Amino acid sequence: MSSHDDFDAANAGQGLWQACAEQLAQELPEQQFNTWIKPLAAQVAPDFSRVTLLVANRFKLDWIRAQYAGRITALLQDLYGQPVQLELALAQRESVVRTYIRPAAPQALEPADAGQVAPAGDEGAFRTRLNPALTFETLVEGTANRMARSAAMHVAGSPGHLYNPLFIYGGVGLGKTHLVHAVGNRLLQDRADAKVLYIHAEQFVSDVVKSYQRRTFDDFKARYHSLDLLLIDDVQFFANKDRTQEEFFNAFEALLAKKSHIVMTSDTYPKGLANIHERLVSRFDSGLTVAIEPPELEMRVAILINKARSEGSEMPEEVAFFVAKNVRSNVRELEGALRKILAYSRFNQKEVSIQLAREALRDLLSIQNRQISVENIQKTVADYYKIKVADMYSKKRPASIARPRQIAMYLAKELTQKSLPEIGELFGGRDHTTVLHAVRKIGAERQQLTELNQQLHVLEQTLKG
Ligand SMILES: Nc1ncnc2c1ncn2[C@@H]1O[C@H](COP(=O)(O)OP(=O)(O)OP(=O)(O)O)[C@@H](O)[C@H]1O
Repeated sequence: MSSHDDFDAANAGQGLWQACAEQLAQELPEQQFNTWIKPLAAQVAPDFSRVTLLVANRFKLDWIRAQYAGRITALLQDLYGQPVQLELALAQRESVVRTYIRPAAPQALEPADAGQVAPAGDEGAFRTRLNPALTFETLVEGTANRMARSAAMHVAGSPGHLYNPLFIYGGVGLGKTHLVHAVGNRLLQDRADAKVLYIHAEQFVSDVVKSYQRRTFDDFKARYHSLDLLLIDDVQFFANKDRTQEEFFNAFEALLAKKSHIVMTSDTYPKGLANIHERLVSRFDSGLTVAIEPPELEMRVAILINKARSEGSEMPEEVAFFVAKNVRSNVRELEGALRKILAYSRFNQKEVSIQLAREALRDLLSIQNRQISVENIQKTVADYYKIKVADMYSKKRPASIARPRQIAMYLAKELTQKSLPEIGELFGGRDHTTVLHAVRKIGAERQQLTELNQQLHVLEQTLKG
């Protein structure tokens, strides 16, 4: 098979996983899909006999194995028409920890049955559940995470004092988990005897369920209440889990009373959390709440260069810029793109260049090329309302022109990644407040006016193709 065939096979393999993920997106609640399935990267054997899913950490791996592996295997087999072996591996230590899924893996276990994270005989290594690779040294700093990072460093340097609890929130794959591990690792570096625990909120839920079933609440309390530093990830998962919330509340109060530190992460700020008791929400917000934003261009470039270096490869700056300009959503996707480029370079024994990156990422780039541009929106809206495209940039203000222009601005905000000032610029250098006004006005009217709503639907469908 030529290298080209290999890559066609690789693309087809990615297609198989993509089809499977799309099906899961239909079946699962959005939050579950986004949390567990969307971040997974897949490696598919050329003959499709085996699919390896790379998972960010040990806990997620166990959870995916318990909850979703059965369904994923069944879907892959349905899609491919022959048995497919599913394998889960840790993304960062892929060669060390692998776990094979039997084709008939059970589905949807209760959290209590999800399995212990720590394998027997490895308690020492798992007691803190910290990943030693996730440190401040490997976390690139930028405007997007500067505040969160410096607050976290402060906590690691003198826990129990300022910023307790520290509440870090932000979207998927922006480095929240990395940051909390960094706090734990730094504290342990300074004080090897500190009692530190990193735990994902789902695992905490599972611990509560277990101790409830086994009536071992005293052990549970002794374990959690004795910590010096509790790092708890994704607390939005406490939603609707009353018993867990109560236990967390108790642990929280006990830890704060003895000046232990608590660092939490979530996908939203405390008041944005749904179905979590008010008394917990107000406590979450009682220390310091900081956001992590999506990384800006220069930060994405720095992350790519650093990650490539840590993999033993050099990524020229121009290539890093090319990739960073095209992969904007989050760091996890950036890492995925980097992995593809490095694999492609190794496989073809070619230096990393823009041309090579373009080839390695062609699927991703072709999706982006299909993305809707503001120019396209202006043309489509102008055609629809029978005005001239030039009126989109003109200063003319009659309602017959101003309204389609506002509609085009609204669609530009809805359907592209452009910021308000960028959109204003593309509409004849208008101010961002003009765009904001249009976006709000059309958005609100859309709720009230059926006819407008229908027109917008037609326009959206036409644009999406
Ligand atoms: N600033 C950064 N510098 C270096 N690596 C980063 C940075 N931010 C994120 N990463 C890396 O990106 C990946 C995703 O980050 P992480 O898992 O911490 O995201 P998260 O915000 O916890 O996402 P989720 O909500 O999906 O759990 C990790 O491999 C992490 O090491």
